Amino acid sequence: MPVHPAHPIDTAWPVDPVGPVAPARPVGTAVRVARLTRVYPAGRTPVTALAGVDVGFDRGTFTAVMGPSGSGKSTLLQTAAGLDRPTSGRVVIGDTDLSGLSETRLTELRRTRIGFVFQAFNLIGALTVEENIVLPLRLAGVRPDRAWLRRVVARVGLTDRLHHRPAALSGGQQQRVAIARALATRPEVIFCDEPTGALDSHTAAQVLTLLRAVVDEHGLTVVMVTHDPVAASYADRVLVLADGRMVAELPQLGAARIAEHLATLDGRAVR
Ligand SMILES: Nc1ncnc2c1ncn2[C@@H]1O[C@H](COP(=O)(O)OP(=O)(O)OP(=O)(O)O)[C@@H](O)[C@H]1O
Repeated sequence: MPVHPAHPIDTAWPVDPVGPVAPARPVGTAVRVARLTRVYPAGRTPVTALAGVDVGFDRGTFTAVMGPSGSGKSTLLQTAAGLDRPTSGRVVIGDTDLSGLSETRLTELRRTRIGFVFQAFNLIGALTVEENIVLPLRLAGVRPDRAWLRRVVARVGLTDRLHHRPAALSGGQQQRVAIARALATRPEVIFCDEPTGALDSHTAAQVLTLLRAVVDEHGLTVVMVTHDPVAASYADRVLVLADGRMVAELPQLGAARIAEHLATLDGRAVR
């Protein structure tokens, strides 16, 4: 592994302007899944969590994935992100078909081309904020792009917190560290599983505004699983799953309209 400087996010250097760098939406598809099926062999009755999902996520877009509890949202995210292998069907990230990859190549791809943000932040308590942010780069043995990292840290508002440990930060700040970590490699797509599930509504709004800005200003692609219609209203479109199938695709709507649509879903309660 190459030797990296001790402080790849050298804030003694002038911070680059944080303004838009990708004003035009990038073209192409960041992720495509085709006939995606995942069956869990649970005892005598296998559970079909995904039953042939076809969907694409264009570059520079923000998609929310919603649906009743148990409808397959997390399974879709896990398989699309290469954390879990589908039973059948394909996942293509950029132009890489994941089904042909060995476990080692898949791990490499996850570290360099995919960002993850989870409800529980998943930061490493023994590492500083800066060390957490650059961890994916270190694991992948990739040289940090200092200018990009400085911009990311400034964008998430953590420049003066780099040497703190996560325990010294608020929940919202910890989630912003997780977002910075997800952005560190300039991934092709950022998958978020309930990123605001552990936050109060004010802090959640800040995190969602940040995710929106990541898409609008940097042309990145975000796919977010959420139960919250308010969170989903920050997205460009809302995909709705039920029983492992895609049952609706809604354009950008206000939270109330999203909640109305979900309530009409076969009378199912959406948690
Ligand atoms: N490891 C597993 N083994 C067996 N069944 C599983 C496993 N993981 C998920 N399932 C089942 O697959 C189905 C889809 O689960 P999944 O977690 O994807 O749903 P979800 O929409 O994310 O649910 P929630 O909103 O409650 O988080 C559910 O019936 C669930 O019980």
